[in-house]
Amino acid sequence: MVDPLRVLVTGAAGQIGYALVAMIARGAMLGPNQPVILHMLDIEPAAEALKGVKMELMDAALPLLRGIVASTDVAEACKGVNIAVMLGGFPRKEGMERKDVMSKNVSIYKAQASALEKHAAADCKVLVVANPANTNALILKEFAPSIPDKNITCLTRLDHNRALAQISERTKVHITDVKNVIIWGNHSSTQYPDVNHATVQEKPVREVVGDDEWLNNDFIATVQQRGAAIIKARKLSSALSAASSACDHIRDWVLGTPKGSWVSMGVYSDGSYDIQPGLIYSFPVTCEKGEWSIVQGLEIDAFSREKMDKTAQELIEEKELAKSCLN
Ligand SMILES: NC(=O)C1=CN([C@@H]2O[C@H](COP(=O)(O)OP(=O)(O)OC[C@H]3O[C@@H](n4cnc5c(N)ncnc54)[C@H](O)[C@@H]3O)[C@@H](O)[C@H]2O)C=CC1
Ligand SMILES: O=C([O-])CC(=O)C(=O)O
Repeated sequence: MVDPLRVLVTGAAGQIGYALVAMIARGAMLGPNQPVILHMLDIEPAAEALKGVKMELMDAALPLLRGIVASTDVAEACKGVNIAVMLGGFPRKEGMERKDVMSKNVSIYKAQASALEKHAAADCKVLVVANPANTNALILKEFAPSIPDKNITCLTRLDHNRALAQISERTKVHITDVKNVIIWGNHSSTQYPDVNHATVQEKPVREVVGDDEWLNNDFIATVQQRGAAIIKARKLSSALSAASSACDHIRDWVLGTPKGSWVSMGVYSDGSYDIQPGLIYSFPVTCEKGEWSIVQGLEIDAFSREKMDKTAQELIEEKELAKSCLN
């Protein structure tokens, strides 16, 4: 009999939360044999909605779901959690830049870091989804010093999956035939979706696509702007794709990446690829036994270098802005 894992979802009454909690409770995050206890946190104005989500989870009669903690108390919600998916925050609305929401999120992430530090399981793995995701994760890291750096990550898997989808559509192959795209940097419009090491049915993407002009321009812009395009279409930001990608992120982190392929994760930079140490930056990673490692030794051409540095620069500026919000 496998013991249940406790999975915290903050902002659980929001739109990603609504999609995500059911996915977790159906095994999409931790596999079909791993029972879970869902911890759902939201704020007081969303307490009724959170109660409604709990009622629906009960009504779904999910065999893997062994318990539900639905709370507006951050300490109660964080108690003993093994995995924490941080959706809670202030989302960007149409026409807003991520920087506009920085100061609200800095104070939220500072408080929640302290609660995780005090109440979560010692080996808790954290995924920050709420924007600005990389910098929220950095704040969380700063204020939860006892959680190992390697356990604090942010979501760029949605961008990674968007890049796979664009290549799959363009080359008319199944999504699983496209491998090893990379998202470098920030989960923002400066991110760099890189196909220089990616393959379609084992052949280099550049060879199969045969259109560098498209790959170097429209492809990159489409992936960078996909979040904004979804907002324009739905009048709401991505939710089901964000929830699905969050499951992919944790599943691969905990259960391992398939042999021969990597995924993109926002992780604490150790200086790999000359990216300033101490930023939460998206790198290509492989995962084994619950640990990620940055893929080393990839050749970086001048085109890529410039784009990788530009998105790093934005993260340095966000870090400064976040610091100024703390004062
Ligand atoms: N990294 C990524 O790939 C993506 C990130 N996002 C971001 O994810 C976040 C969540 O998005 P949605 O679910 O659409 O937003 P939403 O507004 O529907 O839900 C956010 C929830 O967080 C709650 N909340 C606010 N402050 C909180 C706090 N201090 N503690 C706990 N809960 C709190 C709100 O009451 C609300 O229920 C946003 O920041 C959004 O920008 C969205 C899509 C992709
Ligand atoms: O753009 C937004 O605010 C939502 C988001 O992060 C995305 O869809 O990538």
